[in-house]
Amino acid sequence: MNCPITSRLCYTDGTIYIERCALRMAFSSCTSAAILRTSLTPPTSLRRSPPYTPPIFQSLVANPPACSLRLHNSSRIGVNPEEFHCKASSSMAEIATEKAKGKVQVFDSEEDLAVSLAKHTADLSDKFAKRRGAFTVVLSGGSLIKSLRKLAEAPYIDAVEWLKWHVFWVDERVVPKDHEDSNYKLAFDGFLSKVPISPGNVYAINDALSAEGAADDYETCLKHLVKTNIIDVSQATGLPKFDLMLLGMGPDGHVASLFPGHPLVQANKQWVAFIKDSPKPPPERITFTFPVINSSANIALVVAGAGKANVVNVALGNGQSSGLLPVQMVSPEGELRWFLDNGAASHL
Ligand SMILES: O=C(O)[C@H](O)[C@@H](O)[C@H](O)[C@H](O)COP(=O)(O)O
Repeated sequence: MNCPITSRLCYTDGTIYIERCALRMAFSSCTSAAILRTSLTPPTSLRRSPPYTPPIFQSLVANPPACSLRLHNSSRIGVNPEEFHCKASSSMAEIATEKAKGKVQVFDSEEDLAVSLAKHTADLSDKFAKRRGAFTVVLSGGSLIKSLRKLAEAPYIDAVEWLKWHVFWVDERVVPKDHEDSNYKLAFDGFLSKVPISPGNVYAINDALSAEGAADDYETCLKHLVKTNIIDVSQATGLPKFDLMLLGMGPDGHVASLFPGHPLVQANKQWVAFIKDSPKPPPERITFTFPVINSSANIALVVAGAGKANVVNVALGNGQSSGLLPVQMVSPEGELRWFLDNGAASHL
């Protein structure tokens, strides 16, 4: 029996049901298919985990800036005629760093950051949709989703080939999809519901499974999509090579659900791992491991707010920490680009 990984949608009374084949089974058979029901109508009583207060990195040392700042108007970026044209009204500073640290852009405000992030994402969507007929995008949770809001506005809402998009999560909390802590729900409410992406191309975790089961299931899903050429594969590592991975960063330097000092940071056997003791609530999550993250064609690290300035200075400036932070391990096969606002860059 043919068992496509893409979901089937049924619209009934304003509720969308997503039916997805259970991904742990062999793809040649659908007999044990589990039906996941995703109600897009939030329930009346929603639970939320207590806010996350990361450990303060007292060992972070603030040093004077080591980087040279070059100010120019952001409308100069993207001179490739194939790229979307979007005028940004304010200035943006580009920081020169070692090549391995990536391209660093600092914006006057989070608003300007969001404008530039939309343009960058739309440019890559255009490039990969033309080149591969698909654009694979990986989302994080947190404030990143809000920073994607400009994609749901003109010109991108009409210009982007949304039907080519395939959306994944670099990490997800193991909670029902309609739970306030769900990264799926966050992305759906704040972004995915506002753009015409095919719901069948949105790869949420199976929230009926345990953390271990959900990680295993998600990895099986990725393997199938690599096999069917939806997800590209890295020639260097043989691992999935996502077209764009959009990462946020916590104030302790974590990315995805890879936390400082946690053994999962070193995980290299599995593509998708589970964690049951996440220091940031909720404790149970699944996460891509670094080998997969770093096989990406493009990574955008999106960081806003002065609360993250110390860690940004560790990653990009002269700040120091007692150990290597997860954010310092982000090193994609392709391009790494930082999107910072003034607050996040204030110690550089
Ligand atoms: O599910 C999660 O918790 C996230 O994926 C996590 O890695 C997030 O991206 C960072 O904690 C940054 O979050 P903020 O931007 O909200 O600080």
